[in-house]
Amino acid sequence: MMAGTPATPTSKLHRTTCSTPGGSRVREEKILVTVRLRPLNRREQAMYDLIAWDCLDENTIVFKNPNHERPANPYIFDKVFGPTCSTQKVYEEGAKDVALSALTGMNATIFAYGQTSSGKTFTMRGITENAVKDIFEHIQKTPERKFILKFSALEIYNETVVDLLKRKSGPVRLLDDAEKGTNVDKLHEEIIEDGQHLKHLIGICEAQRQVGETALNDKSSRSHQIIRLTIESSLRESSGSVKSFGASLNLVDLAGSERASQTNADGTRLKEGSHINRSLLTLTTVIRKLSGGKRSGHIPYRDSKLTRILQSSLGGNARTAIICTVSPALSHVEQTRNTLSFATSAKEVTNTAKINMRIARLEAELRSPEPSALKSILEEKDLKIKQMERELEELKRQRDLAQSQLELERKVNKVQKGANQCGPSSEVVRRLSFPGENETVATTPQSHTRNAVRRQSIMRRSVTSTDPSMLVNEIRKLEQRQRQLGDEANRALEVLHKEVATHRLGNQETTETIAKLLSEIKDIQAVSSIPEESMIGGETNLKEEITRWKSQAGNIESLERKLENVQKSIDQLASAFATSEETSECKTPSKKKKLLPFTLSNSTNMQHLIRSPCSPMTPSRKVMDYETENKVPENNDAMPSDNIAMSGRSKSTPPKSDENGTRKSSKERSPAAPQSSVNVKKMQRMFKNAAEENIRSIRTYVTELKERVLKLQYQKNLLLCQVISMEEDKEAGTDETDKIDESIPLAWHLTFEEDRKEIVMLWHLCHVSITHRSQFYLLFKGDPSDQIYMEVELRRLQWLERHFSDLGNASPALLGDEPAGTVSASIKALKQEREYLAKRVSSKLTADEREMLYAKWDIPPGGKQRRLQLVNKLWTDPHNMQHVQESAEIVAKLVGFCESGEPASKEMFELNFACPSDKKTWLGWNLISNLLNL
Ligand SMILES: Nc1ncnc2c1ncn2[C@@H]1O[C@H](COP(=O)(O)OP(=O)(O)OP(=O)(O)O)[C@@H](O)[C@H]1O
Repeated sequence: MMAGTPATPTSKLHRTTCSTPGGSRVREEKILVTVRLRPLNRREQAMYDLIAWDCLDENTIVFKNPNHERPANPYIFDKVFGPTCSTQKVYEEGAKDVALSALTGMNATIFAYGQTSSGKTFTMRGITENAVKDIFEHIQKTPERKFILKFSALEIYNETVVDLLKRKSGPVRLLDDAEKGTNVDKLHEEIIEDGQHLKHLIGICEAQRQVGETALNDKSSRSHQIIRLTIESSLRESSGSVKSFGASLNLVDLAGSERASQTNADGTRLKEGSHINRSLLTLTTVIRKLSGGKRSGHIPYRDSKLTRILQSSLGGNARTAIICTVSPALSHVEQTRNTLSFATSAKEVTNTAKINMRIARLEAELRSPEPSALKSILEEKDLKIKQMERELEELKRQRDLAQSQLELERKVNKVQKGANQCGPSSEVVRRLSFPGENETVATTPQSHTRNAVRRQSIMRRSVTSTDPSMLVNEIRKLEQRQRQLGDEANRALEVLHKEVATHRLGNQETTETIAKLLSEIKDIQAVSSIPEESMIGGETNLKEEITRWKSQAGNIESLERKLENVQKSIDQLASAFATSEETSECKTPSKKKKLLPFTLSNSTNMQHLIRSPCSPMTPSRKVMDYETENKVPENNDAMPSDNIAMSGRSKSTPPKSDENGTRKSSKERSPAAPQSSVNVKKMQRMFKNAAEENIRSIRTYVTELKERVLKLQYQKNLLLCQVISMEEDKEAGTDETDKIDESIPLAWHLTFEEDRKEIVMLWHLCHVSITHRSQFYLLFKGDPSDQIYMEVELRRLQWLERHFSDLGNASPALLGDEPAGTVSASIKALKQEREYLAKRVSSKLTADEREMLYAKWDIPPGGKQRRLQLVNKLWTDPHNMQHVQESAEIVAKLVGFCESGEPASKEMFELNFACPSDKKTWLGWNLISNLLNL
């Protein structure tokens, strides 16, 4: 048994921390090695596996010898984390110090090593999340330094290195550099704008990474993943000792070592497994040799791509922390021992990390100025000056913009003040705001102002419509809509009333619910009918209109409340029905019929209800189903309608006379019974289905009514704000009002452009369907009536972005096995959509059009999959509005929006104000995709 040697942080080697002549500081230290023991997983628990390991203290783990013959030797590490330990603690004590050295110019690497399913990915996700948070906090707290963060990521899959940000560009090569070691050729690097951007990139890598199911792990990582953050920082002001650092932080999630016998691997998985094991074996050999302390001997870094890339982190210029993850299960004891043995070797490896001071090179060059070096320094300075000039320009532009926005806000505030006094009730505001809407989403002052301006854009819209007669017209239109809604509701409620009234009495509870429902329906009929004469005023007197309208305000709110009550009663009825059905299962068929809440007698009414103009059911097919389902078969002698009557009314209805008028007892009729009882059962099933379906359709209908009432409510309130601010302005009649009128059309136009840009950016960040983007983009071009659609789209997207970032923030443990699943699902869906659109390139574009587009979009002739290449380039640059416009036009052609010649309806972009987070899973923009059969 290999026993570990004590290696607490204090005993850790800090042999020298000295300054080199060039000014770089050197830190020689051993690799920080920790062990994390996870809890038994579901699989292990199901197999009644035993816990084979004990964490004796914060540094010691020991095998629990089941035979208790003799105590096993303990393994001692820098830290040992038990099964209940949080990832936060693992980060604080096992990675933070090393990770943050990248901020001070020292390369750092954190990696997780362990057998498959031991928790490497689980741990590295949390480590990355925490490190990112701390890095941004540090940057914020260090304003005297300027930081540039770059992100790149790769995976090594079956010994092939792939760029995770540019998977499409194929395998990347490794280049050897005498000074810097192994470099990954042309690895795509993105400059990080902020924490959200970084999370977004990490999400992309997760979605792109090779993952597969094995017998030990449903989501086993089949590749080694390296996320690299390059951090450059320099002092903002020149001082005596100008320092410029540059270092990388590597976050490495290795694939897990595995045994084919345990993972039941074959085919692809077996091949992956053997590559994984081979590269891990090289890693183990490198570590073992390094731990021997003889650096002079041959270290086989070059035997695998993993060790080539990580060379500087293994005994080189980097601070390194290794978190070894292990399973506690007895069935994995051998694998756990291997991991602990690897960990024991690793803690003996010494690294020599240096602070990478960029300026040191410059200073050296200045001390011995060669003409060429001097020239390059001057060029660099020139570039810097130009860049600063550009920044200055940009700052000036931003200042001007902020000033004009401030001016605008000042003017708009006045309008808003009036609107706030008599504006939407707090109840309405509550309903219309998404949760967390008031939280600051964007943190820059500019975006903050932009958001504020956007929130006021609805108000502004009111000020642009200065013609009172137009406003009165708008009020009338809405009232008309409200009246229609009331009429529709009344018609349907009448049907519903009849439906419920014809019900044959069931148990006590059902009877009571039905009576309550009937009275509720009556109640609604009273409030929802708005007398026509009160709707149409003669003169266009705004004040009168408002007073009249305000007096009606209660109507719609109470309609909504009452609809809610009806819905509750229906639900109650449905559950009572279900219970009575269950309890009657064992009773005679005749009793069963009695409990049905709706009878067949009303099938015509049901059709009426289903066909009502705002019913959510699709018209013809559903009605047909009802017709056939509910009809008594005509030519079936074995199942006369009497049988139904008999089964349904045996207690309450006297037996029917025969042809001669004589009454027959059930006994007399018994010869037909055996055959008919089968049919009776069948009929009862049909009744049951029909009744259930009826309840469902009524419930759906009521839900829809509620939604429509809500929308109407919203529109009414918008208009009310408009009218009120209009009136106020008129009363004030000051010069200021005139000034507002002059400036607003321009502001509205600007707001639209701003909103549109933000929507385009959010589409990009949230991986929204490009068909949806194209249709929306082409449909909403800045007409004032587009404002409400823009507002809704923005809200949805802002919610979605927050939702995605919340997923990113949430602890994976809270989310189960699939953190950030939705982000990856969106990326995957988008990928599939692009593939689908690529298939349409040949049929929807002529050969000439295709060639023209290939030339324009830089698709090389003779290249592979040119159609897909083209589609993959669409909607990829949210900053370039020309690119956006052209992308939308191409997608429109591929999907065929423009074929019918009719412009698409704006209504298809539903104005749904329901909060997306209320729904369990929000299906995003399914509506559009469905329409296009995507
Ligand atoms: N410390 C822990 N606490 C709770 N659950 C954990 C812990 N560690 C891992 N798990 C769970 O165990 C499962 C396997 O973890 P994970 O995928 O991280 O293993 P892995 O070592 O990366 O596997 P592979 O090498 O096959 O990719 C996951 O469902 C994960 O949520």
